[in-house]
Amino acid sequence: MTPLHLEDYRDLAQHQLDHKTWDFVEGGAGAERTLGANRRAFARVTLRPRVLVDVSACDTGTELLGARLATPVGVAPTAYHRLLHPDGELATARGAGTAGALYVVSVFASRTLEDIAAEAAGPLWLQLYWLRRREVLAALVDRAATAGYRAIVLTVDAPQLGRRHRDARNGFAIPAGISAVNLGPALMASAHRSAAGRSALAVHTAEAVDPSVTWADLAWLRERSTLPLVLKGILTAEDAVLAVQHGADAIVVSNHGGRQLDGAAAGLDALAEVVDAVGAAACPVLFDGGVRSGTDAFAALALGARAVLLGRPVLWGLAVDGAAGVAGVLGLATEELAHTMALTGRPALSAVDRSAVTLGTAL
Ligand SMILES: Cc1cc2nc3c(=O)[nH]c(=O)nc-3n(C[C@H](O)[C@H](O)[C@H](O)COP(=O)(O)O)c2cc1C
Ligand SMILES: O=C(O)C(=O)c1ccccc1
Repeated sequence: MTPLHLEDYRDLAQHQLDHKTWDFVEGGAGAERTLGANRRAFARVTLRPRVLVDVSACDTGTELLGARLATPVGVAPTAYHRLLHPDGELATARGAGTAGALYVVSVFASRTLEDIAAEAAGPLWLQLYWLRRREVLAALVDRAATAGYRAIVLTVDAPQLGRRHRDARNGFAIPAGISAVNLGPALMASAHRSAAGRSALAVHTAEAVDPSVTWADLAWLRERSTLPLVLKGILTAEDAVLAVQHGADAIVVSNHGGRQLDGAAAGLDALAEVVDAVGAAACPVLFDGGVRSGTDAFAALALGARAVLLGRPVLWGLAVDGAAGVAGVLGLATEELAHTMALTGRPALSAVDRSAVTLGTAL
């Protein structure tokens, strides 16, 4: 089957993966209300097409923190890509490069930062959780700069891991032979320890991540590195303002794919509030959560996002066909975006503004 839309990759991926890995990828926190809300929010967007505009060339190109991108659709940070494909993050980097897309590498990557950078043709950013062991955190920041990563993305919505019932029921743990190689083996033992009724990742995160971090600590990170600092997991105007005051160079509006606080707003519903609070020109706002088509990407861009990131769809592509699958997912979403730009009469991303959408009742 040739995938015609991203959900085709989902169906193909499900057949490739064992049910525990599938549940880990697909699942959300709690009753998965927020997970569902992320998708439902997109169903409430209707498009306002303009006609008789020259759309013979629709340009999806953009610039973000000084890097040129062929597409505003990028790769969200997700952990342990070797769960999906033996090449893991090396394949993801190749696929993102083919698409000309941004790739945000997770600190829980299962390949080294340096090996991933060696495969990358496009810009890489490194996502970090604030680790209890500051010397490990500091070393990661230094390694990222040396390896050519262009920004640090600090994920701020996970002082504890969300309560993921599927993983707890499955006693989910990371298989021996796959590990977060950038952290060092000492930090991995608990992630491999399967136990009935609980997620090894929840235990591992509690051990590894410092939940006491506050806005005041960001100064330390800023001093450690000259790389731009991006905060991922902001959902309110209040925190968006604090992010800018504390020197964030960009923000990712995200509820972590519904995997953290169940009951949090759909990302799309928080987007306009955050964009209005920061003034998008001064601080670019990225978006993730529930983007499953180029039309969804268009909606988020119209509401003020400068780029959108795909989490699960990239993992589906990776499971289905490695680098080619990742390139396929990003390419398909970008083609759909260009098509939506053509049929709405907006041939450049600068013309994709709030006049292009209405947020109303579900179609
Ligand atoms: C399997 C999986 C692992 C993830 N790992 C991380 C991670 O290591 N760091 C992080 O900041 N976000 C992580 N996320 C969240 C994503 O970056 C992103 O916010 C979310 O997946 C976007 O929603 P979507 O999957 O609906 O596109 C993960 C998500 C999934 C599905
Ligand atoms: O961030 C996540 O959503 C996630 O699934 C994860 C995976 C490994 C370690 C920490 C979090």
